[in-house]
Amino acid sequence: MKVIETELEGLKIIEPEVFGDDRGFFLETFQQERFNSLVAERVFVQDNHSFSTKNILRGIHLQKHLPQGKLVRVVEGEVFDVAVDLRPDSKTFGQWFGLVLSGENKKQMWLPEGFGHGFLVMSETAHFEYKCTSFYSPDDELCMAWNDPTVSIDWPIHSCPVLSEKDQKGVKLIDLKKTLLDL
Ligand SMILES: Cc1cn([C@H]2C[C@H](O)[C@@H](COP(=O)(O)OP(=O)(O)O[C@H]3O[C@H](C)C(=O)[C@H](O)[C@H]3O)O2)c(=O)[nH]c1=O
Repeated sequence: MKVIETELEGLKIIEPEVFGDDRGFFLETFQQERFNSLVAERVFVQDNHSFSTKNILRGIHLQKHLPQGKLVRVVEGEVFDVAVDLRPDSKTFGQWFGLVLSGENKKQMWLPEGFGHGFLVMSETAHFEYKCTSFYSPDDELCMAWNDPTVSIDWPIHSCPVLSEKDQKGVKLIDLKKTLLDL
């Protein structure tokens, strides 16, 4: 397993070892001891799986009081996955990092607690799976606007994405910061 640091402290890219043979391939998608020693000391309590079609954009989401660390991957298809540093005291607050995750490249991303997360589906369909370090808490969830000009995420998009009602009402970074700081 290869672990690559990013310019956002704590956010890491993971390239698992893939064992190919004439039947196909095998890889360990998660191994607690290796994760603890090479990525971060965490215990995961919930696994999620979402299925989406092309041009669907989910996010940018985070939970405020029960922040979720996330280990994300694409089982089938291709997405542009985005992490936004929403840790109020971080020197890179408001900065984003994006990466193509696909069933093909088998890459994973580790987002520590305090990051906003979202993705845009680039393939016809995508099966997205991720592990979370705390439970889903809908009343605690915040949604940042996917297209906030002060964050200016460079989505590989050529038309308006398909958004949930919730995501259509995503808030601007400046307002999200006030909420995060209880201002
Ligand atoms: C997230 C979640 C959702 N749900 C239910 C609630 C709704 O009835 C339905 C769809 O929920 P939502 O529209 O919030 O799903 P996404 O838009 O994919 O939300 C996710 O999008 C971005 C990419 C994330 O990183 C978050 O984990 C998560 O917010 O699943 C649950 O029962 N448990 C859960 O953990």
